Amino acid sequence: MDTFKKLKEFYWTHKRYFFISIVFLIITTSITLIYPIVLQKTIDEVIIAGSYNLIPYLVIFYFLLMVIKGVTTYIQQYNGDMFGIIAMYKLRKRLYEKLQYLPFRYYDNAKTGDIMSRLTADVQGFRHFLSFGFTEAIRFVLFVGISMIVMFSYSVKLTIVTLLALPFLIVVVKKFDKLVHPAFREVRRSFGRLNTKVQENVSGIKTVKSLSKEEFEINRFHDFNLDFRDKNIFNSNIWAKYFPLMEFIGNVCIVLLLSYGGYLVINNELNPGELVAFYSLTGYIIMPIMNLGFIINMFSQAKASGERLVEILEEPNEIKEHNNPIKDVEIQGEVTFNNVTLKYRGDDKAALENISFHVPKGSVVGLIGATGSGKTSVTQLITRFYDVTEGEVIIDGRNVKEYDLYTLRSQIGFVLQEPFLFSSTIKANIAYGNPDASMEEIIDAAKRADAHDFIMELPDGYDTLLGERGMGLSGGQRQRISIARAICMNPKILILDDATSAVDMETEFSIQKAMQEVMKDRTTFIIAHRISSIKHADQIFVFDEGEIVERGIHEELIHNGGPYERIYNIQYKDQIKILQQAVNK
Ligand SMILES: Nc1ncnc2c1ncn2[C@@H]1O[C@H](COP(=O)(O)OP(=O)(O)OP(=O)(O)O)[C@@H](O)[C@H]1O
Repeated sequence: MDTFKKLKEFYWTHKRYFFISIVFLIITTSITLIYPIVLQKTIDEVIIAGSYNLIPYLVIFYFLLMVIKGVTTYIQQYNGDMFGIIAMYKLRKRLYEKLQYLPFRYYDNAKTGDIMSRLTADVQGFRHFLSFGFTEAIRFVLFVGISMIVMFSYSVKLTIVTLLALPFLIVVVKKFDKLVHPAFREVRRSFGRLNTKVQENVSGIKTVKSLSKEEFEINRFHDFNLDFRDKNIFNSNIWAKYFPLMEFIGNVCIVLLLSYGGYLVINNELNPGELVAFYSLTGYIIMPIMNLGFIINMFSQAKASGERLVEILEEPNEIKEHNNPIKDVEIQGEVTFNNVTLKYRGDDKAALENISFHVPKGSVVGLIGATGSGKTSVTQLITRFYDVTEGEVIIDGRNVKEYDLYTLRSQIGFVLQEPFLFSSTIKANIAYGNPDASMEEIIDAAKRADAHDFIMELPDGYDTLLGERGMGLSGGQRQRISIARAICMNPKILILDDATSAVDMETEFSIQKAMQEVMKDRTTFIIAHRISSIKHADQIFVFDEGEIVERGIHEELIHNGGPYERIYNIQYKDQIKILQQAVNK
């Protein structure tokens, strides 16, 4: 119940639909329950009594009842559906918003397939209960309750005899529910695994093909598919066994009713019409009891789904906005790190250990060092993708935590090693960070990123549609579009994280030349493995295991006898000699 309480704001704010649906449900159910009574009156008081002149009136009354029932059913279903659909819309909206603002730390461990299924199947499961579960539960109480009252009013003895088999039906329904619920859960889980498999396969299709693992993947998928099939067969078996049994018990009730009821009619203790009404009313009790499993199932599924939705909604966001953040200021780009330590998780080894540096505005910094030495981590602290564990990151004399997140991030341009392009036009991809950019600005950004020429060669130029993950473009072309995207934002701080690693030396050179101009008046952090990318930087930091082990400018560092000189030698000077020494070691 706690889950329903936590999600109350999504459905209870429009409870009007719920109440309208309930009122009309009561009317619809009452009309349904009037049918057997009308039938009884028709047989006993019209046909047997020979009052045939009443038949036309009864026909009209019946017809009107049906019309009213049609209208009330429509109103009830419409409002019940609206109750669930609006809640689903609001829930999905809030979940999506929450996902947009969840910190990087959440995505470090999150699985795409799992998030997708929460936003689709779980929201749907919850909605189903709101739309149908509630009303079905109320319908159950009304049908069973009112039918019993009417039946008892006709004949207490016949009611008791007819419902003798009912306890058996309840036992079977309970057993069925106990088996079918976990079986159904297994089907859902297996389906989730199947989905994740397909999603992972499509995402990694290049790796699969390049390693010729198609056959292996087909076999692996076969296992998941087989599992899904088996879980479904198991589920169907339960249905196949229990449903006829439930129906059999229901039919036993009918046999008891007809034999004992017939006996009562023969002895004039019951009217024929009452027996016919009894027959219908018994059905109104048996069917809802057989359906009880569905209602319980729907409830437990909604509860399980609701829990998974609450998990996302309550996920803490440790990147907190300042109480009174600095907004709408133009960042100048002076960056200072004071004794910064970063641990990604509490018990992890520090990714950055006591880092301090000062970068004047408009200058260029090169970050170099082995993989995993902490270069990217430095830049992620500037944008507050993560917060420092110790120390402080200062921009223009103010701690980054004092800035409004939007103000901060909208003035920092990022070009990542593996750029992500959305499946829309090239134009929209370049203008993604600055949707107000004019066509001239977009073209200018593309020209500076050395992308304009190849874009013009594409069939639709800037209007060319890109596939998922920008398929159809080479790595270097995608990279240039992402550089153009960063330029289009006109950021005060530009971060190039291994941005030219996917392009050949010649393209790198031409991009670098273009970047010289782009970097003017912007503080630029260049993370690179190639010395050629950073040798013109105003400062170079050499990282090793989370610490800055060397700093200076290129000309100094190549004679420093440290790691930078070693990298330089490998890349430029005694390349063959050093590599041979390394191999012989
Ligand atoms: N999101 C994360 N969660 C946990 N640990 C992380 C995370 N990101 C990075 N690390 C760890 O922090 C350390 C520094 O990583 P970082 O990405 O900053 O290195 P890098 O120098 O940029 O490496 P590369 O040159 O390979 O990009 C590594 O040990 C890495 O495993």
